[in-house]
Amino acid sequence: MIEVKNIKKSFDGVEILKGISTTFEKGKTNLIIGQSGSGKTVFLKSLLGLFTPEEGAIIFDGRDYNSLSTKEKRELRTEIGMVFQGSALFDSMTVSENVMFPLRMFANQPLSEMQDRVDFVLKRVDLIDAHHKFPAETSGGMQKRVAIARAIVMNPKYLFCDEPNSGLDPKTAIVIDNLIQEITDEYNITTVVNTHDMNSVMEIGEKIVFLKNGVKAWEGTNKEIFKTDNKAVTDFVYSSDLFKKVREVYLKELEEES
Ligand SMILES: Nc1ncnc2c1ncn2[C@@H]1O[C@H](COP(=O)(O)OP(=O)(O)OP(=O)(O)O)[C@@H](O)[C@H]1O
Repeated sequence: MIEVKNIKKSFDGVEILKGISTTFEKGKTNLIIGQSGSGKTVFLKSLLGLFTPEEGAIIFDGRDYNSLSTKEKRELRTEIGMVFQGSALFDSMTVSENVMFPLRMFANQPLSEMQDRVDFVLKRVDLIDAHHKFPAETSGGMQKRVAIARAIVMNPKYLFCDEPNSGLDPKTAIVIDNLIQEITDEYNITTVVNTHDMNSVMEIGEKIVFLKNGVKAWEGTNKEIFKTDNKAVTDFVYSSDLFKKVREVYLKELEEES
């Protein structure tokens, strides 16, 4: 579980995160949504320790990040898997080598053990047959799966994904969403995903935090987001006619069930 308590972050005197508090539970897919510029990336980078908030606390299963020693912070970082926007694979390395990279950096294991672990995670994301390929020889969806395999190879407690669906067609986006949710559930990971994808919100949003102008404007589940009257949320999520329609159908079904 990650507890976020009143974090504030400014750049050049401009407050970007204006005191955000929330909780991300273990085994759940937590989504951060909000308009462009609302502070999602700054928030995710603050969770990752890439930005240092001026105020507030981020507590990883009882460990307050600010109170940790440098060694403890380093250890905590090895418990975090990250799927970067655009996958961020090393072009000169094969799929297998990309996935093994964190193990080589941090794991201190014999090569055979590392190779077994790489094969295990590549099988899990259904890419074992592509182990010898270079990123340029794979599709965008495969590259995301490699990035997910690399993010989980160290058996992380926490998984952060920045726009994992960007650049993917809708069908592949669903495959990636489902993979993230299955992995989160199977390995009991605390997962936080930054997304623009309303389909993800509705399909895998076990908890959704909606940011507006650096403030948490709403939080709830994907079921609750259909029912909320919060204007900031409805203006953002149901800005398209398609999603308005989806919402109407869902609410009608609920009414008929009750
Ligand atoms: N390193 C930085 N230095 C100064 N300002 C920054 C920095 N990073 C982000 N900002 C500012 O913080 C604000 C929020 O940016 P952020 O990237 O978090 O938005 P976002 O919600 O992730 O947007 P998008 O959906 O477009 O990625 C923006 O006004 C941005 O210019």
